Amino acid sequence: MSTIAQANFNHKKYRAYTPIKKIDRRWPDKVIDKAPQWCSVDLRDGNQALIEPMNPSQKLELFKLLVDVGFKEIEVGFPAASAPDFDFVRQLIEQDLIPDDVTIQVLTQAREPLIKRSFEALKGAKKAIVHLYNSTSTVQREQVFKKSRDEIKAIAIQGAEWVRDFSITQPETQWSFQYSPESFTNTEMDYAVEICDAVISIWKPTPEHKVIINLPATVEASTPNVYADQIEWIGENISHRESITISLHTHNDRGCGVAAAELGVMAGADRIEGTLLGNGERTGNMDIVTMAMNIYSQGIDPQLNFSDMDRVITTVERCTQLAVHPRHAYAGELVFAAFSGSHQDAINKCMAIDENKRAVDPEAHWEVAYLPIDPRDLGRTYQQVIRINSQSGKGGVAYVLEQDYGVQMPRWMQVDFSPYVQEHAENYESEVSSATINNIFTETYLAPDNKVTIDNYQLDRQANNDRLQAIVISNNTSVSIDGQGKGVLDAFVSGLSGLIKKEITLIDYNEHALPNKLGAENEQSEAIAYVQLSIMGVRYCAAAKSLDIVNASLQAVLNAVMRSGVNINHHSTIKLAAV
Ligand SMILES: CC(=O)SCCNC(=O)CCNC(=O)[C@H](O)C(C)(C)COP(=O)(O)OP(=O)(O)OC[C@H]1O[C@@H](n2cnc3c(N)ncnc32)[C@H](O)[C@@H]1OP(=O)(O)O
Ligand SMILES: CC(C)C(=O)C(=O)O
Repeated sequence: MSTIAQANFNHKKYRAYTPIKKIDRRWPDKVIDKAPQWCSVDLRDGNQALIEPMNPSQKLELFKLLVDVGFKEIEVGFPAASAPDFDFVRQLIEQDLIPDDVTIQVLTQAREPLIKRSFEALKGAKKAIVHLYNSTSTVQREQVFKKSRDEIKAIAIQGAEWVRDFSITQPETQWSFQYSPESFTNTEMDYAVEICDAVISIWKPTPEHKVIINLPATVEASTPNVYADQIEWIGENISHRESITISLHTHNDRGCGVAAAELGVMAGADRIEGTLLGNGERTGNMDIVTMAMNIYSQGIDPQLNFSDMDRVITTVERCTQLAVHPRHAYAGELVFAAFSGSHQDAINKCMAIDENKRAVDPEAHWEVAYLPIDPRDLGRTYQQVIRINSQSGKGGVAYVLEQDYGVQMPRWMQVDFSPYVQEHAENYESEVSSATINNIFTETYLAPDNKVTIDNYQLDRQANNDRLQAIVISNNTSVSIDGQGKGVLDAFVSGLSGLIKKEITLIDYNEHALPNKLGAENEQSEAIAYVQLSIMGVRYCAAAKSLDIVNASLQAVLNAVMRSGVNINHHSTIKLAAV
């Protein structure tokens, strides 16, 4: 039993939505195999939900974005409602800002002065969709309009007649008509069909010149499967289906606006209305970015191009003054970021395979764990994918160092290094930037305390036995090291071992060239060497960089010895002159 007071939180106030009884549903077996006809309602439904509706320059900026991403139908406003909306439609037409393949749409109530004003706004448009609506739900009929079913139907019929009649007076425009039984999902289905049929009988569509019947989930009231049943049922029962474009307009009150639209398309809808990133009344309209990208991720052309997602985000944010959530599907700053170690590890491994596959076949199928699509498709970089905090593991840390600094730590060193980054993340309770990771790497392996440096060395190569004589500088003192072994490192390790009188074994060794610094293509590149030594049974890793690979290797060995805490001067048998 909850200890929170129950005063207003009482579910008994609500009743369950009654689904339609449909036992012959076919939509669950369908898949979406092509993009629907898209219509953006950002400039109308999105705009009418803003604290501060868009000003003309914001509307124009958003209109241009909508055109650029590929919308062919754009609801540009409710011109009879306000001067800014009216003026914006006029501006688009008078300044010839509407591309020939784009049709603008305006919304109007079924009231003669508003319809008249809407046609005035559209004067001179090459083509336009006039979108007529009236509310049809029981609540609206009974409580808002206080009218019977027949009286509400009469409003729609009258509205349709006015739209038809005004259109005849402006024959220079190629007209299309759209009707929405607003609050459709709270309307009895037989009545929704009855009222749509009445409007259709006035507009007399043909297969060549269709009418759009838009079926809004004005307020989302049920699970998406129920909406899909309703759409399939309407498709089966509406008159002149072949002359009708069935359009959906879902909202997100239950958080399923996209899902409802998707199932609705499976149920036979042809067209989708929505907004970029889901702005709109209350919890918003369905998000066209998400639905289009869902389609894209199935290998289907969504007919909208979101490759410059950052432009979409910044434009929408600027125009709506609403921030995009960092976890917004496909668009948010964090949606391709992986902080957790096992995710990073899997992404790293899959991306390496993907890179090889793609070198052979640029259209190879994307199969990367945790990344439903390639972030680069939306203009995101791999750097934004792997981010480090206390949840991260060795793979992620290694990935960041490699991407940003060209450091390709061998696996044994990744294992050794990861706890240092982890400790930092835990101490600072924050994300660790790649610069900080590089600093930790440098301090830990490249520049240990009491740094001892190679001054010079001389190598005498014999068949199976090298002799190495090196001078190292420690605490301003030169120390001589002399050793023999199979190869340079073996000889150096044996010399050092003799000097400090401790058993040293070389466990692991790796080296590679580092990439040149940006803009320094002609310079000789540095090498980096990584070593793991066992000193009296305890393992120490270290690394070193140098233009000379032998120097880098010897220095890496010295750094590892220094990390063990040995003071080389104390063991020096031959102290040369102080330098
Ligand atoms: C779900 C949706 O998003 S629908 C679109 C909603 N968008 C908007 O409303 C934004 C723009 N609207 C407006 O600015 C205003 O509503 C205007 C300018 C269009 C009209 O304003 P007003 O005339 O002052 O009245 P208001 O909006 O309050 O209208 C309500 C009246 O219109 C009637 N009405 C409402 N919708 C419709 C409709 N679709 N068709 C016919 N009559 C309607 C109501 O019954 C009410 O009538 P009453 O005055 O006799 O009671
Ligand atoms: C006018 C209609 C389509 C609408 O905006 C809604 O029902 O949400």
